[in-house]
Amino acid sequence: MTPAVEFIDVTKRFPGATSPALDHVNLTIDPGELVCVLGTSGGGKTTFIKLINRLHDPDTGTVLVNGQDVSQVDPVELRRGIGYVIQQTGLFPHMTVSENIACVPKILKWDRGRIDARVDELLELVHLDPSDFRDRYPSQLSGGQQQRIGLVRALAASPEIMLLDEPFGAIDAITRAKLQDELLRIHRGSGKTFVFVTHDVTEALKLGTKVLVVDAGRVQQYATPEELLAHPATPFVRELLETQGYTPEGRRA
Ligand SMILES: Nc1ncnc2c1ncn2[C@@H]1O[C@H](COP(=O)(O)OP(=O)(O)OP(=O)(O)O)[C@@H](O)[C@H]1O
Repeated sequence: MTPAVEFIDVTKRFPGATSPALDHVNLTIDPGELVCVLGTSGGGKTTFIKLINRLHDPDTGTVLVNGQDVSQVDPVELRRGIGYVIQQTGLFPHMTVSENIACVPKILKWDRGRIDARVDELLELVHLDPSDFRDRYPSQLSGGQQQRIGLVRALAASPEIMLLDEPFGAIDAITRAKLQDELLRIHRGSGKTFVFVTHDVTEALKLGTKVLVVDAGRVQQYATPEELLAHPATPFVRELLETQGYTPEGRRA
C-alpha cells in the first residue's frame, strides 16, 4: 500500500533560527488514518503540515504524497488534491456560503447542477439547512457555523488528504465537542486521510487513529492513543499527558 504521506529525513530550518523547526523527521501516514499532531506551542506542528501542501519546502529530506515527491509537483496542482482548514477559516467575506464552498469545483469546471447539488449535500452533512444558509455571507454566521463551512469547503472536491490546523481552537467547549463528533463522522464516512493539528491532549486522544507528538522539531512518539497512554515514549510525552490530567493508566487524574 502506498502511504498517503511519507517524510524521509526531513529537516526545516527558518532563516535566523537557532534550532530547526523540524529536525530529521521520518514517518509514514497510511491512507485512511486520522493523525492528530500534538505538542506545545512552537514545537513544529504547523510546519509539519505546511510541508505536506508545500506552503513550506524542506531544507533537506523528501516529502512524498501518494508516493510522489512533492518537490516535483506544481504546488497549485498539489493543493487541489489536499483540503486545508485553518482556525481563521479563510472564508472569502464578499462571497456567499455557496460561492465559498463552490470555489474548487468551479476551478475544476464542474457544471452548475453538479456544483449546486454538492453544496446542498455538504451543508446537510454539517446539519445546516441549505435553504437558510446557502445565500448568507460569512459575517452572518456564528463562529461554529463558519468552521463548518471552512471544513466542507475543503471537502468539496473530495480531496484524498485533509489538513486541519487547530480548526476548533477558538470555539466554546460544547460547540467544539459537536464539531469533533461531526469531524469523526465525516472522516469515517470518507475513508480519506486527515492530519489534524491540536495542542489539546483530550482532542487528540478522542479524534486520532494515531497521535504524532512533536516537540522542538523532533518526533517524540507516533502511536495509537492507547499506546500513547499506556507507554509514553519520552519524558515530554509523559509530562504532556500528566499536565492535562492523564496518567499512564489512561485515567484522568
Ligand atoms: N515563517 C517562519 N519564519 C521563521 N520562523 C518560523 C516561521 N514559521 C514558524 N517558525 C518557527 O518555527 C518553530 C515551529 O513553529 P510552528 O508554527 O510549526 O509551531 P507549532 O507547534 O505549530 O506552534 P503553535 O501551536 O504555537 O501554532 C517556531 O519556533 C516558530 O517560531
